[in-house]
Amino acid sequence: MLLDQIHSPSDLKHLSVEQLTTLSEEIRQFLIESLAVTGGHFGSNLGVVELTLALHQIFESPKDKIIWDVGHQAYVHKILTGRKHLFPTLRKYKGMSGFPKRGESEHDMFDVGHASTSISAAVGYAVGRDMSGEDHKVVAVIGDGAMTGGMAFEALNHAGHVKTDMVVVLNDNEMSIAPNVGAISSYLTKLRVDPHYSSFKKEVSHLLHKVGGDIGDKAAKVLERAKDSFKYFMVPGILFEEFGFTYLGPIDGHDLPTLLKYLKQARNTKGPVLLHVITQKGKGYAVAADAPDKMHAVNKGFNVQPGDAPKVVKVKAAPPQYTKVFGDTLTEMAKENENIVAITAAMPSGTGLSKFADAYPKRFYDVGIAEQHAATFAAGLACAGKKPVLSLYSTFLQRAYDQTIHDICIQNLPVVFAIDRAGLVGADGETHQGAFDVSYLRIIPNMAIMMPKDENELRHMLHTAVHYDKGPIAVRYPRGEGRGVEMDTELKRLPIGKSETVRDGKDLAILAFGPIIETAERAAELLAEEGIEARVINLRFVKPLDGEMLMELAQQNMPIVTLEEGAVAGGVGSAVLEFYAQNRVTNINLFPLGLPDQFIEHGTPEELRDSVGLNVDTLVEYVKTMVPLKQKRA
Ligand SMILES: Cc1ncc(C[n+]2csc(CCOP(=O)(O)OP(=O)(O)O)c2C)c(N)n1
Ligand SMILES: CC(=O)[C@@H](O)[C@H](O)COP(=O)(O)O
Ligand SMILES: [Mg+2]
Repeated sequence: MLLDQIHSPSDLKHLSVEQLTTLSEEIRQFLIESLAVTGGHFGSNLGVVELTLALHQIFESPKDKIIWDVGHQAYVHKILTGRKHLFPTLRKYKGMSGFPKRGESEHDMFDVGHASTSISAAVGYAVGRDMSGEDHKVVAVIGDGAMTGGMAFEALNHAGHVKTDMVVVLNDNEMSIAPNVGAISSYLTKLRVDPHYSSFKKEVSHLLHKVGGDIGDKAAKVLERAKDSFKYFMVPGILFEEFGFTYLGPIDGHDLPTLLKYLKQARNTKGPVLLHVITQKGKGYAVAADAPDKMHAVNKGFNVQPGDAPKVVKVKAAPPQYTKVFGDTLTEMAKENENIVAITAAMPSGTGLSKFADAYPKRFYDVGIAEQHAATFAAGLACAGKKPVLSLYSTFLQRAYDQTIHDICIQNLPVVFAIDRAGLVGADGETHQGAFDVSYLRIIPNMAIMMPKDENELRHMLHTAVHYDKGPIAVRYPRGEGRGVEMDTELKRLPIGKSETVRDGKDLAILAFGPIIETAERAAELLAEEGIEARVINLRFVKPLDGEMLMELAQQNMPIVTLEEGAVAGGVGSAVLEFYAQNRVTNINLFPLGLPDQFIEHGTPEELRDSVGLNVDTLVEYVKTMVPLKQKRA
């Protein structure tokens, strides 16, 4: 296999187009077979095989800097840069990351995971190069979905201003995770289907060269003006050219000779260049090509032949995913409440809103990868008397922090934040853990924040949130399955700021926030065997806190452990400590258990919880240091 001879990009330099073609077929087969075992991002990687081969033949990584946007499509890049042997460890604890990581390879130029950062990073690399008088190329590879992120246009604007030499490769497969949305997407479609403008440019320059001489010069000026005015009427490339970029394309992103030719041209063109490349997400694997949204990422465990539908291994009926419970409940509530408007930032299926979108297409908005706009769009809807439900992953809500403060909380607008993937998400690692939302939201005045102990309570919390009219309110819930509890049909409103005692005890109190209460309940069982009676409290709200309950614990001199799957810093533990301090309660024996002050890598959520001591054993050990062991009851 040719692929076995590739250990670094330099091994590509001497290969012919035929050999590269053979290599692309071997890489596709490798990806399909490897991801069938490990799972991971699928469609996007199948779509960039030829593009990545051509990039690494034309550019000299790591001297030349290739920066991937989002980075979920960098598996081929990892194969070509000496990491093929690591694929069995893809996204596994202490294994290879699913995204480029500077610490993982000299060929990974920028840590990514959140969309739309690559052009900014590339401008930084290019300007830094220019300031140091160095001489290498800088390339950003960005998808059409990531191109809907505002930050990408901030970077285009700046690149056109500084006019630094850099290349942006726009990988346009018409897909975000779902079909791409927005005016940018339809503009790119026009570019794809209306390429005659680029042929016009070729004819004009050919004509100018043919005429030559001073007549030629005069004619050249006239034709140049004609071309400029013509381009205002023609769509292709004008948007990028007005940003100061030379627009090349659109070209077939699976045609190696064309890719090599245009990447060489882009490399040798002065100033900022944008090469528009058309690819097919999922290329080479029929099911992924036909349903690229469904196979944006795949779970492990299907034995697959290329093109076959994966034989999904039947599992016993698992508890419903929190995400599905959210989507179903919101759809149920929308029937009675026509003010509900659901908003996603390019994650309709990931947030469970596809069902809502099908049922209420006029009350569903996918704004593209544009969380900042999504938040202020929700604020505008609230001002217009609607009940916006802004559904974002915890990690992606970080993108809309100023909008949350400035546009929603200061105006105290009744926006519902449905925060999915709150807590450890696992395989996506540092860039995706939902570790910080309690800390970054709790400090904002007017914000209320709750987390259900299980999927049934999520329904009641959503109902409570939608009927809450005192301002913004957030309900956060984790990635993955619920706890398999009985589901109420009747939705009820929970009293704001009130907790619930789920187990009595007089020796200490464990205040649990969210489904991690299961850890508290299991620890309480073990402690009871040692004569320690732990009270387990389902906190429900971190803002406002249940002050009455907290004061009661203080009056009983009860040692307290707070338990959260979020950063301890600024989280639930901090909130309770602040409460006691503000109420002049000084004799508190409190241990906050949560995520430590570090970024949490990839692995399974359970492995990660164990790695930071967020588990039953650690909880039991801490409690024993806080509560003197009683004589074991006979
Ligand atoms: C800020 C942010 N929001 C949402 C996501 C989730 N996400 C990951 S990949 C993706 C779609 C990217 O589409 P595109 O850039 O076109 O890449 P493709 O998968 O088509 O190759 C989205 C929305 C993200 N990574 N970052
Ligand atoms: C790369 C990216 O940001 C998304 O594809 C993300 O990995 C989806 O996460 P979930 O698998 O939790 O929906
Ligand atoms: Mg795309």
